[in-house]
This record gives sequence, structure tokens and C-alpha cells, in this order.
Amino acid sequence: MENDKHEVIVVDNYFTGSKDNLKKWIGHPRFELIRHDVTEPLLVEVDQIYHLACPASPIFYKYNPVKTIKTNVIGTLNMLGLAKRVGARILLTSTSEVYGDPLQHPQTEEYWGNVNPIGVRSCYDEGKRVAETLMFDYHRQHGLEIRIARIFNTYGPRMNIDDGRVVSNFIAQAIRGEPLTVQSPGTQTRSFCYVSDMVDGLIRLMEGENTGPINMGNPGEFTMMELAETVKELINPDVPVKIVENTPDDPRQRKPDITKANELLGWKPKVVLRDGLPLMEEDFRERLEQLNPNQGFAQDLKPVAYVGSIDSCESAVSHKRHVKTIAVPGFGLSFVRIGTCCDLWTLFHSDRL
Ligand SMILES: NC(=O)c1ccc[n+]([C@@H]2O[C@H](COP(=O)([O-])OP(=O)(O)OC[C@H]3O[C@@H](n4cnc5c(N)ncnc54)[C@H](O)[C@@H]3O)[C@@H](O)[C@H]2O)c1
Ligand SMILES: O=c1ccn([C@@H]2O[C@H](COP(=O)(O)OP(=O)(O)O[C@H]3OC[C@@H](O)[C@H](O)[C@H]3O)[C@@H](O)[C@H]2O)c(=O)[nH]1
Repeated sequence: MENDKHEVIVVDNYFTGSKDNLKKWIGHPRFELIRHDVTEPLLVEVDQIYHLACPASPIFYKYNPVKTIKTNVIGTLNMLGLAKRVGARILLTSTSEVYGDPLQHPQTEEYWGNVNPIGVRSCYDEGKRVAETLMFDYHRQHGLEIRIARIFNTYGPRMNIDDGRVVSNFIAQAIRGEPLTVQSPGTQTRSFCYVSDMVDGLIRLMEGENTGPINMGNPGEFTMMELAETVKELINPDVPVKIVENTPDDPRQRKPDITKANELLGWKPKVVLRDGLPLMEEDFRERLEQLNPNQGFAQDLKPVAYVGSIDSCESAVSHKRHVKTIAVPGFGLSFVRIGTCCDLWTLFHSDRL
């Protein structure tokens, strides 16, 4: 949007996304927002497609794994079909998770990975691997112009407060004065890239001549214990660190080799973790203050008849975070409020809850 040559159509089913993040552009003459699920075909006329639609936080992608794999497979097929029909260039945001629990370190694009095909993360990591395959098959068979970015852990302002990924969890916990939940053993590593660097890299990849796959991430590598200590030091030295149980198949180490991105796109990240975390803290503080559950709840009640993504409600309800329900006597219905989306009320049949 900031390049005034472009018209932008955003497509989202709001499973993990929020209209709030786009309010700056709603009503702008070059901007259009469509509530749509990419597992259904989409007919629009475009020159470029940034195909990012997919739940990305492990708690969300594991919540409805069949939907996650449908989004990766059917969603990617639909976006490729669209690209083929209108002759658009298409960029897929693949993931470092295609390397699984990597036996090569740091990971280069040539590494084929070490992925469990039947594990609880497979809907996402195998889903993205199939999405990459589909991209290359459309490229070879139909001559489509494709671009694939393999993104490593990326964070920044406007992430969903209840996203569940480690950086947003630690920042929200530190601000709320709650223990930082380090999943055991705490020695597992990740490399964290700030969002503005990632957006710069994705645009370079789209505008450049290389199909990829190209790793995009910040090579600065941290154990989860080190991340917790850094968040403590920068945001709230008083919070304790609490070791909690981990989930199956959690990759033990992850760090991108970004030689290709550097040589082919002239890209490397600029924002180090210690500079990125305070930028995110500011935004989280503002939103957490607005979320105070004891303030303004009843007055905020502006029910809408139906909100498209039932998944997002069910997910929020299942996580029991920032969700309030109000039964309406005699109607057998409830209003559900999802905390981070203050304008988002959904009318639900009680038996669904
Ligand atoms: N952030 C990271 O660390 C990271 C790392 C690797 C890959 N990626 C990839 O980048 C993309 C964006 O990730 P993010 O971190 O911004 O996650 P996010 O959850 O914040 O955003 C994903 C968006 O996709 C939308 N969406 C999900 N399913 C959809 C569907 N079926 N139809 C339409 N919209 C749908 C969600 O509502 C949300 O707006 C994802 O494809 C993810 O796999 C992200
Ligand atoms: O509260 C938490 C959350 C997570 N963690 C740990 O932090 C590490 C990172 O976990 P996250 O949930 O943030 O994300 P993961 O690295 O597992 O997966 C991410 O990888 C790249 C992308 O494709 C996706 O954004 C996501 O799948 C894991 O080792 C996890 O065990 C904690 O220690 N505490």
C-alpha cells in the first residue's frame, strides 16, 4: 500500500487474522478487503499474488489439522489456479518447518529435511512441503512464474496477543507480570526475524528473477532460555521463568543460512532481537490495556448476526482466553466475544459451546 503504484486486495477468513490490523487502509481507494477462505476458489484480476494464508502458530495449526492441510493443499491449488488463469506471478510463504527437526545446522536450501510425516505438526510442515511441490509442478507444467520463501521465526507488532508463539507469549507474560513459560528443555534454539525485514525480503523476492526456495530469517540464534532472559531484562526483571512441558516433535535447533538471499536478492536483516523486542512491547502494552476484562465489556456489546469464520470462535473458546459468552434467554443463542477483536461478536447456538 505504501507504494502508490499498487492496488491491493486482501483476502482473509480471519481464522487468526484481525480486521483491526487493516483499519488504517479500510476505505482507501486503492484498497479492498474480502472475507474469503482460500480453500474455496477465488475470482479476481491481479498481477501478483502473495499467498500467505495459513494458520502459522503451532497451537492454531494443530487445533484443526485437517483444515490446516486443506489450506495448504487446496488453498495453494486455488491460488495457483488463479495465477494460471490471470497470468499472475505467485509467491508462497513456506517455512523453516520444511526442514523438520534438522540434522544439518545451519539449514541451507539444499537440505531435504527431517520431517515426521504422521506427527501432530505434519498438517503444517508436510502441508507446506506439498505446497512447494505444487508450486514447482505448476511452474514446470504450465510455465507459471513462482517464488518460494522459506521463512524462519518472524515476530513483530500487531501479532495476535494470544497467538501462542514464543515471542508473543513471553512479551504478553512479561507485561502481565506472569511467569515466562519456557517449554522444556529450554536449550532448543530459534532464530528470530523482525517483521519489517521480512516484508522487505518478500518484496525483493517477488520483484526479483529467482524462483527460490530461498531462506529468509535472521541468523541470530537463541535458546528459549536465552530468549526468556532477554525478555526479562528488557521488559520485566521481576517475572520468574517457569519450565513447562513441551509438545511432540518440537525441532531442537533452527538457524537459516541466508547466503542465497544475500547474494541473489541483496537482502539481509537489519533489526537485531534486542531492538525488535521493545518495538513489539510498545504495541502489546497498548492493546493489553484496552483488553482489561473489567472495563467496558457490556457497553461494547455490538452483536452481528454471523461472522464467517466459526473456526476462529471455536479456537478462542477452546483456549479459554479473552472470551466471554452471554446467553440470551429464550433464544438458545449466545454472543461470543473474542478478546483481541473488540468489534468481533458472533452469534452462536449454545449447543456449539
Ligand atoms: N511468522 C512466522 O514465523 C512464519 C514462519 C514461517 C512461515 N510463515 C508463513 O507466513 C504466513 C503468514 O504467517 P503469520 O505469522 O503472519 O501468521 P498469522 O496467523 O498471523 O497470519 C495468517 C493469516 O492467514 C489467514 N488464514 C488462515 N487460514 C486461511 C484460509 N483458509 N483462508 C484465508 N485466510 C486464512 C489468517 O486469518 C491470518 O490472517 C503463513 O503462511 C505462515 O505459514 C510464518
Ligand atoms: O510459551 C512458549 C511457546 C513456545 N516455546 C518454545 O519456543 C520455540 C518456538 O515455538 P513457537 O511456537 O514460537 O514456533 P515454532 O518455531 O515451533 O514454529 C514456528 O516455526 C516457523 C513458522 O512456520 C511458524 O510460525 C511456526 O510453526 C519452541 O521450542 C517451543 O517449545 C516456549 O518455550 N514457550
